[in-house]
Amino acid sequence: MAIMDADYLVIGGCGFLGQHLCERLLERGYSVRVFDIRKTFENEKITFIIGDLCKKEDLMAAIQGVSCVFHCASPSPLSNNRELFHKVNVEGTKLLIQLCKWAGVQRLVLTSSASVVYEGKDIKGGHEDLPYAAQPIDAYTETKIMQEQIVLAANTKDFYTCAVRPHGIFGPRDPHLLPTAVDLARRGKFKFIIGDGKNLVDFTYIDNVVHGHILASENLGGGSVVCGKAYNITNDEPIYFWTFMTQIVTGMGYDAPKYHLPYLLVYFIAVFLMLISRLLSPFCHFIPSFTPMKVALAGTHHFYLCDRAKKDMKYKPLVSLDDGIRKTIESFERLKNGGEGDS
Ligand SMILES: NC(=O)C1=CN([C@@H]2O[C@H](COP(=O)(O)OP(=O)(O)OC[C@H]3O[C@@H](n4cnc5c(N)ncnc54)[C@H](O)[C@@H]3O)[C@@H](O)[C@H]2O)C=CC1
Ligand SMILES: CC(C)=CCC[C@@H](C)[C@H]1CC[C@H]2C3=C(CC[C@]12C)[C@@]1(C)CCC(=O)C[C@@H]1CC3
Repeated sequence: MAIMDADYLVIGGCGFLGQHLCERLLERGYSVRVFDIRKTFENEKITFIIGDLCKKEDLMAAIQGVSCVFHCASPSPLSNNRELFHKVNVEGTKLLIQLCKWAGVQRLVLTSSASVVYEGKDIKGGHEDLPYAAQPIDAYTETKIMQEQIVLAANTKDFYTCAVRPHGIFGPRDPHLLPTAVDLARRGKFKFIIGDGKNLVDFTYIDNVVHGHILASENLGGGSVVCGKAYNITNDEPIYFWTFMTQIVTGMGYDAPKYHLPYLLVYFIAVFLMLISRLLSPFCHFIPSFTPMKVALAGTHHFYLCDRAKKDMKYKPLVSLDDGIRKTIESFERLKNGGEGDS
């Protein structure tokens, strides 16, 4: 059955970022098509095509008749499935590029990650020209590096690509950050601050991430400075990791962490537990609450400059960190302490 042409195809459009992106695109008068392996919402203005990014026949049904593709799909960054990360983020992205060219799609905007330059050590004011992490902190990040390299290398005079690198996205309908933090607090695992609590990091409110994506797509085109480049998109307000997390968990009705634990002690315990988890994996499946990745993110500086986006796309955050935290907490009534929600 022939489907209507669309301005945008949002791959992963049923996810946290994807759904917010679709809503904003519609508000701006664009026509939107969604391709995702699951359907999580209804909207009569959107054409949904349910399929797998890794299956050529599925993607071919979605890719024709669109001007620009947003590629937001990824397995959950908190899952632990190296094979799936590679299948979707690398092989799926290669197939997408092949079919974009086959279908005559002009523009591709990838949702990458600021973590592609992060090796678990301090990054203060990181810029986009930092080298890719030679030792990525996990398989997710390793495949996001490969994915970004593939997309930026695909930029030509006829097919324009760029990458948006958000960091620590939060907001209404976030399935990763807030629910995980609340689950830890609910299980009494949020009593300790890892390290001295003075590590500065970026958290980015979802509306600002969406804004950065739309600016990137609107500035991407023949002869544009944006072509073939990566752009950090943050709230431009680095905050102490533990100040942010304390505001979130106390806003959700749980106690603030009180005691400090040495960062290196917690990190090596996390590495030890990860090794035990791998050794036991043939016999039982257990994923430690605090993986080396989470501990590193909780105990080191990692904040980034978005000067390039300000200069090339006139980016500036639309929602402040304080307003974003307030809106987020208000939106998660069901998860508040004593609420009826599950984690
Ligand atoms: N959440 C965060 O803090 C950050 C996320 N990102 C990136 O942003 C993008 C969106 O992330 P979120 O919205 O948070 O994740 P999400 O898990 O809410 O959304 C991802 C969507 O991709 C879809 N998907 C996964 N595999 C697929 C496949 N094989 N075929 C079709 N669809 C598939 C899922 O069904 C889901 O709807 C991802 O690329 C992620 O790497 C980057 C930086 C930070
Ligand atoms: C250790 C602790 C208190 C954990 C609770 C919060 C964490 C679940 C989040 C804190 C930083 C977040 C983060 C991501 C996922 C959720 C957190 C670990 C990403 C790994 C998501 C995908 C990315 O591309 C990078 C993000 C970095 C920050």
